[in-house]
Amino acid sequence: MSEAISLRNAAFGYAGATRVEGLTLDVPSGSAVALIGPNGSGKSTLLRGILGLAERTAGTITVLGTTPERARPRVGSLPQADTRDATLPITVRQVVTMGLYRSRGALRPIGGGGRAAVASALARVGLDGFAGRRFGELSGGQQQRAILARALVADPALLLLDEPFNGLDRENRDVLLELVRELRAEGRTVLVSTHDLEIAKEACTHALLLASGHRPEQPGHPAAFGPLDEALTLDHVQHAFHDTTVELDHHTVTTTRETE
Ligand SMILES: Nc1ncnc2c1ncn2[C@@H]1O[C@H](COP(=O)(O)OP(=O)(O)OP(=O)(O)O)[C@@H](O)[C@H]1O
Repeated sequence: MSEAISLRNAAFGYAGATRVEGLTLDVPSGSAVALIGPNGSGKSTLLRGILGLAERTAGTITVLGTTPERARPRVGSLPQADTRDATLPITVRQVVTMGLYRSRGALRPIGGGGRAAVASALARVGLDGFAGRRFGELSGGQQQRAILARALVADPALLLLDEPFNGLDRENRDVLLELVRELRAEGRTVLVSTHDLEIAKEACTHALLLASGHRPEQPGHPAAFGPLDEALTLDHVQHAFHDTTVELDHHTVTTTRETE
């Protein structure tokens, strides 16, 4: 299979209301795609649509050769940090083990193989020795890495990372950047939403730019998709961030409308 994800005029949204539309593209297997666009352009909604968690309101989608629902056990995801509940009294080991439930079912015992997979996922993100710690006691960057271990533990063919670099210090950012490169080198496909063009340039092969609708109630739509050099041009970035001032200062997109 040469495409990890195929979209044909696909649109996604909630309760029948489309939030991102007009998506016709093939994400090559083994590519790392930077998903870039202003707040509200539908980056998270698209990632949720690929997981089968947002509603498909038009078109078709194929993920790893099948439907999003059937593909889900082979897809690892890292949701946006603000959607997580860090107050739950659970250990880091329990958080990472949850990543195995999707492929094995919550009621089946995890077994020695599962325990080894949890240990190796934690080692991979630099959290060996943290398995017994309470998740809520970790720093933000360490929590991010634990959630990434949860996304990696079931050996996914496709990884969907929603703003994984937000709020990370330099060290955590470099660990994550290197990991994205490694995951791609292993032949996995990675989609990563980010506001940081430096990250896109350092770790990604392709870019998908989303523009928001001209009015807030209008859905977002693609402004460009392709190999990084072709898609991530100043023109395309300005189109995606259309009614805002765009600066490409130190490779970071800054717009007047951005609040984060
Ligand atoms: N669960 C939901 N139910 C209804 N509408 C939603 C839901 N989640 C997001 N939306 C709406 O969908 C639109 C797109 O939001 P989305 O979170 O996908 O954008 P985004 O590009 O990821 O933005 P950000 O950069 O702020 O994360 C917004 O108008 C948002 O209000």
